[in-house]
Amino acid sequence: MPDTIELAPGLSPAHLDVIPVIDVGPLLAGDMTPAASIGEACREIGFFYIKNHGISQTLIDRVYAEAKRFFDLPLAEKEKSAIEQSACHRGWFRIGGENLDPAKQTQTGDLKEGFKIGRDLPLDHERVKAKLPLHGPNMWPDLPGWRDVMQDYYDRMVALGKLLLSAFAVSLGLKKNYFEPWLGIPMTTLGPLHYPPQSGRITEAQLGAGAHTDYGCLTLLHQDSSGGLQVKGLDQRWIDAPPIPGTFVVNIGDMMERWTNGVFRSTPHRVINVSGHERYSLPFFFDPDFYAPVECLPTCLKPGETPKYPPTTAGQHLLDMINAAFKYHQDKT
Ligand SMILES: O=C(O)CCC(=O)C(=O)O
Ligand SMILES: [Fe+2]
Repeated sequence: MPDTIELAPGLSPAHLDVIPVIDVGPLLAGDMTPAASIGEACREIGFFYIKNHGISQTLIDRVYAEAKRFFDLPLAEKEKSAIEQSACHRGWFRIGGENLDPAKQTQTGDLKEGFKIGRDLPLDHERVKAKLPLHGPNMWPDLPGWRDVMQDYYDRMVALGKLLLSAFAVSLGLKKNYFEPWLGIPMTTLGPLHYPPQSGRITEAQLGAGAHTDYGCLTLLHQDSSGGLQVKGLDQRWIDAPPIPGTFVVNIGDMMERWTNGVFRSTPHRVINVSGHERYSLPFFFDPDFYAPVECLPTCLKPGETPKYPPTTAGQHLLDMINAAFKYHQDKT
């Protein structure tokens, strides 16, 4: 029987001591100084906030408005963009469609719905013609202006993700552009989410987002003012990662933990929406090219040590992870 969630008690209020806010303004100007504090956060808690990131609040507000416009549509209208119809994991997934903690959430998936927007490749692109998994066109709902706003945000977030990856490289003692050869056609995904409010007795058998680690390299998350994101601290206690105006929450995913041989930490987190109202968030998942080899980086192996994980590729790693969380995808493959 899953434990009832302890909401406030047990949560450490001292989140800012462990989840730092890092000013990335210098990075945008080509100064890599913030790489040191970024690297430190990635090695310790695996989470940090970034400020002065260059993405305008006006654009972020528009993305929320468009996400809400979609989620507010009648079910029959949302079904037209259902993810089950996509050959490449794009479009709308209903409440329960993703299960980020199948071990605890045995009866139902996460209490959230979402929409996956990836790299929009035409049907005549060579990778799409070759039926490479996770490559293809987006599902765009029939809402005027929706696509333009989402695409604009998507493109800017790709650039910001690349910048953070260059800071990761520097902090790992690699050349600033080390990851660039593996960013040819990066598998980046914007996935707006909508969480209905949850009340009553809340257990780990269903949360807004069950406890999980992210699959990929790094996640850049914008959350609205509802709160509800929690991160597992080094002492195994859940701590709040509250929304801080003007920031994104950034975290390391499993692929980066694997690539760095465990030097960077992919940290468990979860979402419980007890705000009493709808919660919206905008995770942006940054993953490299499908063919990127994910094997211990040259600077992440101490003398005498052997790599902790066998080599894989970014594409294979993501497919394994998506299959674990999306039942429709398991049925398909
Ligand atoms: O909605 C959030 O705040 C976090 C979502 C999340 O962790 C995820 O989708 O991986
Ligand atoms: Fe996550």
